[in-house]
Amino acid sequence: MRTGIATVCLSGTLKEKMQACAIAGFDGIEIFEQDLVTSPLSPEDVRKTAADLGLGLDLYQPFRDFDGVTPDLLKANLRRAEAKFKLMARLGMDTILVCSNVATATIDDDAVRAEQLAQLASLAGDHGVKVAYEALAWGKYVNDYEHAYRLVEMVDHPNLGTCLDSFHILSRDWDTAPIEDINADKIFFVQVADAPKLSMDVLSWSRHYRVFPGEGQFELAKFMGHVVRAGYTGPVSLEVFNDVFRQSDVERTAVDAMRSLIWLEEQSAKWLSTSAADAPGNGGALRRRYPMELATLPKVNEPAGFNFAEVKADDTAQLEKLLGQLGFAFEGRHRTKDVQLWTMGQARVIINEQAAQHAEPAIAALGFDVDSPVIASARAQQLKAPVVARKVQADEEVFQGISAPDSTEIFLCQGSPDGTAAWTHEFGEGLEHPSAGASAVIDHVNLAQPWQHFDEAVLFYTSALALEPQPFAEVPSPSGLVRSQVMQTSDGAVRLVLNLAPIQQARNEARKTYQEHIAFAVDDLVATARAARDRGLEFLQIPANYYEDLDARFDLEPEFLATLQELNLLFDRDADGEFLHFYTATVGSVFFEMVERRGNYDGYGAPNAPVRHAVQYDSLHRSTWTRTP
Ligand SMILES: O=C(O)c1ccc(O)c(O)c1
Ligand SMILES: [Mg+2]
Repeated sequence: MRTGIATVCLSGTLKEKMQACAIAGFDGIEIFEQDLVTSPLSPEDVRKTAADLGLGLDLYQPFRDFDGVTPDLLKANLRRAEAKFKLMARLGMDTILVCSNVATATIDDDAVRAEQLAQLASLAGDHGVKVAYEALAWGKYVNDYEHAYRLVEMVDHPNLGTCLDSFHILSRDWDTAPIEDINADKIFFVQVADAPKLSMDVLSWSRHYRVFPGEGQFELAKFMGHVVRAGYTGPVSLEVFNDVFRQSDVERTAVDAMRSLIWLEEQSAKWLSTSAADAPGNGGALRRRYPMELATLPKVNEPAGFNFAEVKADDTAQLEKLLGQLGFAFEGRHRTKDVQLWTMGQARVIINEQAAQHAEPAIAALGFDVDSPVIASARAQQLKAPVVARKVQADEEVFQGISAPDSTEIFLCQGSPDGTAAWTHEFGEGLEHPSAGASAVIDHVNLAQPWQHFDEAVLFYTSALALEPQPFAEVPSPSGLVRSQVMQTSDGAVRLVLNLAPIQQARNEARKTYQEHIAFAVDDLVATARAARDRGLEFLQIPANYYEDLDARFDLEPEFLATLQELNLLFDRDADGEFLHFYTATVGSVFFEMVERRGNYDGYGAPNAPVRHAVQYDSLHRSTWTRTP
C-alpha cells in the first residue's frame, strides 16, 4: 500500500512538514495549496526537497468551486485552472484534486456539470495533468461519491477520475459497498480520515474534528476493503483536519499518522479475510488476491492481565505507608535496582525509590501479560513505538519495553497460567507480611493524558496492545469536564482508563499534574476497608450529601447505607450487578482505589466519579492531607 499524508495535517512550515513526513516513513504527500502559497520555497525548491527526501508529490489540492457555474465564471475558472496546471509542471506533480462546488454553483444540471468538467479534463490533458474530482459532504449540488463518479463516467475522459475521501462518505452514512463497482482506473486518489461520531454540521465536523484512523469511530477497514476490492492501487493518503494536530509537535504527529496507516493496512487485510465474499468457504477456497498489496503485522492476542504496576512519588515513605495500610505485603528490595516490591495476592506494585522527576508520570510503568513478549514487542516496534532502554544484570528477566505516548513505560511480560510472575525472585526478603494471603488483582489503571496526545494514546493502545476503545464519557469536575476513555480487553482482564485532564491542569506539555491511580479488586470490600481503617488508612472523605442521594436513587437497606457512609465507600448498581469502591488519599500525584465487583458489573462507578473529583479538588486546594509532611 502506498502511504501518503496531506500537509494540512501537520504544524510548521512546508519544509518542516516534508522532513517530518520523510522521517516517519511516508511514501508521498499531498501539498495543500496554503502551504505552498505561504512558503518561501520556490516550486522548484519544493520539487528538489521532495526528491532529496525521497518523498513523492502525489496530489496538489484543493482546487475549489469549478463546476455548475455560469459561462463567465467558467471562463475564469479555466484560466485559474491553467495557472495551477503550469505550477504543477514546475513542481513535477501530475494529479490535482478538484472538490465539488460549495459556493459559486448556480446550475444544478448534470449535463452542464459534465460538459464543464469535460472542458477541464481536456485542458488538463494538454498539460499532462489528471483531475481527481471529489464530492465534499457539503457540496452545493454534488455531495455524494456516487454522484461524483456518475459525472466522471459521463465525461469519460482519461484525464478525469474521482477522489474518494472516507470522511465525506462516512460522515454522510453513504453505503460504501458500491465503491466496488467503480472502475479502478477512474479512482485517481483515496484519502482516509477517521472521526468521532458527533452530531453537528458536517463542515465544522470535517474541518476541526477529523482524526487519524483508529482514533475515531468510522468503519475504515471496511471502507478500505471495498477500495481494495475495486482494484485500486494508488496512494492511501491521510487528510486529517484537526485543531490539535496542527499545533502539536510535527515529527511526533507524523509518526502517530504513520502508525494509523500501518494499523489500517493490517485491519483492512483482516476485514477482507473475514468478510463474506473473501473468507475461505467450506471447501477452503483460496483467498482472492487484489492488485493492492496489504502488509500485515506480527499478530498478538489481547493481553491476559496486568503483570505489575510501578509508581513513583517524591515521598516514597508515604507510598509504603498507604500500601501497607491497604493490606499489601512488602516483599523486599530488588537486588540491583532502587525499587521495592509490594504484593497483595496477584496484585504486584513496584515502588520506584527514585524521586519523581518534574516531567514524569506518577504511574511510571505497567506490565502486561502477553502470549509472547517478543512477538508483541515486534508488533509494537513495527507500529513505531519507541523502545525503552533498560539495564539488565545477568539472570534477571529481560523485559520487552516500549514507551506509551504519555511516557508511561509499557512492559510486555510472559504471562503464567497461575498468574504468578517469575521475576519476583529478583527481590530480597521482605521485612513484614502483615496480611499474607489476602487476595487481590489489579482491576484497572487510570492514566492522565496530556490533552495534545489523547487521540494518539487511543490509537497506541488499540494498535500495539490490542485493547478495544469503549465509547467515551465526560465527567464533570470542579476544574472542568474530564473526558474518560476506557480501553479494555473483551474479558475485562485488562482495563485502562485514559483521562483527558482539563487544560489548566495539563498545561505543561510533558508533566502530568493530574492525578493517576491504580484500582485493586478484592472479594470483600467492606472487610478490606475495615482492616485498612484499623491500620490507620486515610480514606477519601465522601460528603454526607452523596449518601442521601444514594439512598434516594437505590432505596438501600439502612444498615448497608450506614456501613457505606461509615467507611467512606461508594456504591453503584446497574442491570448487571453492583459495585463498591473506596479511594485513598493522594501521594504526590498517585492514589489507590479498592473495588469489589458483584455479579457481572462491568463499569467503573461512573456516577461516583464527579464526587471523587470534587473531593480531591477540595483537598488539593485545602492542601490538608494530599502532601502530609
Ligand atoms: O474542507 C475542505 O474544504 C476540503 C478541501 C479538500 C478536501 O479534500 C477535503 O476533503 C475538504
Ligand atoms: Mg478530501
